[in-house]
Amino acid sequence: MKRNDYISWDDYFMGISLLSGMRSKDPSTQVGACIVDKNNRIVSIGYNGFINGCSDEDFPWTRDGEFLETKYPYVVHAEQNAILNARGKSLEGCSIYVNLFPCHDCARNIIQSGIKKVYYLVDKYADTDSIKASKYMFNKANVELIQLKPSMDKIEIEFK
Ligand SMILES: Nc1ccn([C@H]2C[C@H](O)[C@@H](COP(=O)(O)O)O2)c(=O)n1
Ligand SMILES: [Zn+2]
Repeated sequence: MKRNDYISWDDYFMGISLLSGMRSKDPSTQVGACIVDKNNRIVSIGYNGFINGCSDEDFPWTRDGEFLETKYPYVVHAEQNAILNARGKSLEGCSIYVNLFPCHDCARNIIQSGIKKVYYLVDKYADTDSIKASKYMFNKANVELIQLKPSMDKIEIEFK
């Protein structure tokens, strides 16, 4: 008889996003993204981090202060890394699972890539203009937004 306590596709893909986000070195917000096609095949994964081929030590993780001395001009967002890690594969009709609601810049890239559904967990910057612009664009572009309510609080993984 088959097991009944297997995880759903949604929890699986969001779990993979969260696991991917655990690779992030950002001390305040770790974001992971997982892009999935219509056949539930994972097309690409990403997390927020600094640009490839450079030492992380050359960039700051600071949030406050002079813009150029903060992380903001340098960090590549999880969604953008996931899109770029697909290396030009078609993302038409795909879904993206991301633990944090996409900012306006990621929203533009998500829409342009052909992704049609965004599954997210938290929307902690909902009051910002970036997120308002993001929702406006998603709405105009008919991209479906789905706040996932996972069927469990945590998934435990044991290495043994
Ligand atoms: N949709 C998003 C939004 C933000 N990020 C990244 C960019 C930063 O590394 C971090 C946000 O930092 P905070 O301002 O909360 O200290 O999350 C992303 O990857 N995707
Ligand atoms: Zn973003």
